Amino acid sequence: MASAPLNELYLAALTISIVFLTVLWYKLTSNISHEEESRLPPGPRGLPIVGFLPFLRPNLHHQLTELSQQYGPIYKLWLGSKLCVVLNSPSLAKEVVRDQDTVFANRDPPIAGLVATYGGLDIAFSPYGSYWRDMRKLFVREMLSNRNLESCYSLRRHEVRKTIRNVHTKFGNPIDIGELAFVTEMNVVMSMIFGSKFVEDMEKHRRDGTEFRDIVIKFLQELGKPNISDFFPMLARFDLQGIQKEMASLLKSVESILDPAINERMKILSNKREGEIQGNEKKDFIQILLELMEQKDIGISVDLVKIKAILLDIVIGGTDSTITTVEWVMTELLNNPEMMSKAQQELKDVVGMSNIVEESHLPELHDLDAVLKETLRLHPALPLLVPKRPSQSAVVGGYTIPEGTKVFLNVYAIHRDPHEWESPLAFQPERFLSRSTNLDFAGNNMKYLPFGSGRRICAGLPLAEKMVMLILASLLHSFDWKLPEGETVDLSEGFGLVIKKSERLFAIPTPRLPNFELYQ
Ligand code: HEM
Repeated sequence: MASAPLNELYLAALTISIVFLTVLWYKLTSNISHEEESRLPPGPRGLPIVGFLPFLRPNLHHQLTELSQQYGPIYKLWLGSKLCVVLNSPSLAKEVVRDQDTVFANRDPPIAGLVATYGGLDIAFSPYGSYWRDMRKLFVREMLSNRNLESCYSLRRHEVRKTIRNVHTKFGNPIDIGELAFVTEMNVVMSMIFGSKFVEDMEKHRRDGTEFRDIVIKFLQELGKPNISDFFPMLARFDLQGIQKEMASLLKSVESILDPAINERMKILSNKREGEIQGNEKKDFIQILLELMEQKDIGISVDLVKIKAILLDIVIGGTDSTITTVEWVMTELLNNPEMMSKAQQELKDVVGMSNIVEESHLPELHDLDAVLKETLRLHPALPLLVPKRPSQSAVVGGYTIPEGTKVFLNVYAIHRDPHEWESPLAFQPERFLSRSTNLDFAGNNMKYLPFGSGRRICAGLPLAEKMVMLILASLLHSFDWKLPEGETVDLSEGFGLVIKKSERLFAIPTPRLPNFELYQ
C-alpha cells in the first residue's frame, strides 16, 4: 500500500517528462513561427509526437477524402514532425497551380524517392529551379517533340501489333489485362529508348517485359510505403524500416538492365563518328541523350547518371500509370457493356472491319476518348498528384501554409465532388462529349486534373495519351471481351502511389475481325 503514492509520483513525473519532451521536440524540429501556427488550417488533433500517423489507413486517398467532409476543403495533419496540408476543391487548386504556381511547383519527395533517383536528379522529384527546367525542356522538346513522336510511331505500331498477334493465339482463354498492357507498354518504351533490336534481343534471351514487372511493382510499393524517415527526418539515417536499403537494391536491379544497354549504345555511337550520323536519321531516346551529353555548348550539362534518372521516370513512372489506366478502362467497359458496344461501333465506323487501327484514327474516336476521360476522372492514376512543398510561406484559402509543408492536391476528392459533378460516382462518359466544356487533359479546368496542372503537369502527356488510346483501340477493335464464367467486375482499389486495382483483371477475348490476316 505504501508504494501507491510512489507509483503515482512516478506516473506524474513520467507524464511531465513526456509533455516536456514533446514540447521540446516540436520546438527543435519545427521552423513554424508562433504567428504562422495560429493561422494554420483546421484539422484532426492526433497524438503528441506521432500526430495523426497511428490513424493512417492504407488507402490514403480515401481517408483524405473522408477527412475533407469533416474538416472542409483545406485542412492540416501532423504526420510525426511533418506538417501536411490537403487541398480538396477546384478553387484551392487554382490558387496553387495558377495564382502561386512558382511557389508550389516545388516538390516534397519521399526519402525512398531520392534514393531511387540519385538524389532527385530525375524530372518528377527534382526541386523547382534551373536543373528541373533544363531537364524538363530536354525531355519535352528533344525526346517527346511531335516530330520525334511521329518518327517513332512505327515502333509503337510494331509492339501493339505483336500484342494483338499474341492475344489471338490465346483467344477463348482468360488473359491478365494488366500483364498484357505491361508487356506492350514496356516493349514500346524500351524500343523507343533503345531501339527495336534491344527488345528483340531481350525477348530472345527470354528477358521480356515480365522480368521487369516485379521490379517496377516493388519499386512503386516501396515508394508508396509510409516511411518513418519521412515523418521524423532526424531518424532518417537509421532507416528503421529498411526502405532506403531496399530501394537502393531495387535501383541496382534496374541498373543491371539499363547499364549494359547504355554501354552498348555508347560503343556503337563512338564507332559511328560524326560524319556518319545523318541529320535525318531516326534517333531513339538514348541516342538523343548520348549525343546531348557530348555537346558542350548547349547550356545543359548531361551526364550518365542524369540520363539514367530521366529514363527511370519514363520506364518506372510513365509505364505504371499508363498500364494502370488501361486496366481501369477495360474494367469499366466490362462493367458497362453498352459503353463497350458503343466504343466498338465507333471503331467499326472510323477504322472499318477490314483495317487495323492506326494512330491517325485516334483523333476521330470521340466515344473512346470520353471513356478514357471518364475512367481517369473516377480512377486518376495519381490521386494526390506528386506532393508539393512551397518554396516559401504562402496563404491559400485564407490560411497560412508554411514553407516546407507537404501539400497534397486531392484530385480524387475533386473528381468525385457532388458540387462539381452530377452523379459523381456513376460511370457516364457522355459528360465528356459536350464541346462546351474544357474538360481535357491540359489542366485548364480545375475540376478535372488527371495529369496535374501548371508547371509540373505530366511531362509525358503527349506520349501517354497516344499510347493508352492506341492500345485500347487496338484491343477493342480486334476482339470482343467478356469476363470468365461466373466472375463479376471488381472495382476495389489497392494501396500505393498509383491507384492500382486490388484484384487483377482477367478477360476472355474473341476475334472480331473477319479477316485472319489482320491478326498476323
Ligand atoms: C495515363 C498515363 C499517365 C498519367 C495518368 C500520368 C499522370 C501524371 C501526374 C498526375 C503527374 C504529376 C503532376 C503534378 O504533380 O501536377 C505526372 C508527372 C510526370 N509524368 Fe506522368 N502520367 C502518365 C504517363 C506518363 C508517361 C508515359 C511519362 C513518360 C514518358 C510520364 C512522365 C512524367 C514526368 C516526367 C512527370 C514529372 C513532371 C514534373 O515534375 O515536371 N507520365 N504524371
